[in-house]
Amino acid sequence: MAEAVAARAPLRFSKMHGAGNDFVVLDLRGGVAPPDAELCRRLADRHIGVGCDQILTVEDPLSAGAVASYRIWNSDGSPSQQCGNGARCIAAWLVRDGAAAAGAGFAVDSPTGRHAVTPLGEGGFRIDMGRPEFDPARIPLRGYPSRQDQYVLDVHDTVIGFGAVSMGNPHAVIEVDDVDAAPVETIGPMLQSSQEFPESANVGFAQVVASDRIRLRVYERGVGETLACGSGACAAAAVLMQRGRVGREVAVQLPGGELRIAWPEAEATLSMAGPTAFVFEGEWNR
Ligand SMILES: N[C@@H](CCC[C@H](N)C(=O)O)C(=O)O
Repeated sequence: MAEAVAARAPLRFSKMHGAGNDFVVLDLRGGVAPPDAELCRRLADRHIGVGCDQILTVEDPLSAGAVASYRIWNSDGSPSQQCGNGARCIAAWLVRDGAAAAGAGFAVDSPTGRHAVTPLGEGGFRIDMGRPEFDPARIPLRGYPSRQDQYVLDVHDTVIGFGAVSMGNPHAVIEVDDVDAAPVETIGPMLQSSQEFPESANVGFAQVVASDRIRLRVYERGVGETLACGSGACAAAAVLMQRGRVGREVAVQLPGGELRIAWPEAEATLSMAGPTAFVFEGEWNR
């Protein structure tokens, strides 16, 4: 009986967004069990739940000196290893909570590793997103023994050219002339379901506007098109920087806002800076 009552206790959450990519944030520090896939789907449902692209869980640190760790679940209940906009929102949540100081740098752990965080003021944060991984086996992308700037796949008689990189999670990046006219809703799911991406992929459509500016739309794994994808912005910038199509610092304009990506050189780590916002606090009657 006590268990049934506890199972129905309202779930407290913070609703946040980063450049329009929206999140339900749950505090699971102290060893609280994470939501299962079904609970994630119900929470993320925009009609009968709270509504979000991803559920983020704040958990105890995984490495010495980190303030906390976080995990990520997509709205379809699948787990991910990275979320750039989510990392900034977790940082903002930890500062508001008092676990991290607003005026100093700190570190958080993700499933991918440890990330240095720099508060920028007014809700902005810079996150060290690590080194982009281009080795196909580690993306993972099947059928290619070595890395290429451009891969070409024939998926159901549609020929698709794309770059590929892991930011902890898998990304394909397709360069387009006009991002507004990009076939996001057709090519996105097509590439995601191709057997070459055994863990699926986030599919970005990137338009180079200038050597320091990209426009980007992303069809995310486990969600569909979102207003912004932070790791997708990092992936697009990394692929286009590697090709020499843009310089080493770029603004990435997404439908929901702008992120700034810097990757000084191939051996360095890549950083992403952008906004965060608290939307509301709630209790969900599950
Ligand atoms: N929106 C995120 C990425 C979330 C995870 C992604 N859908 C995946 O499955 O890898 C971001 O800001 O990076």
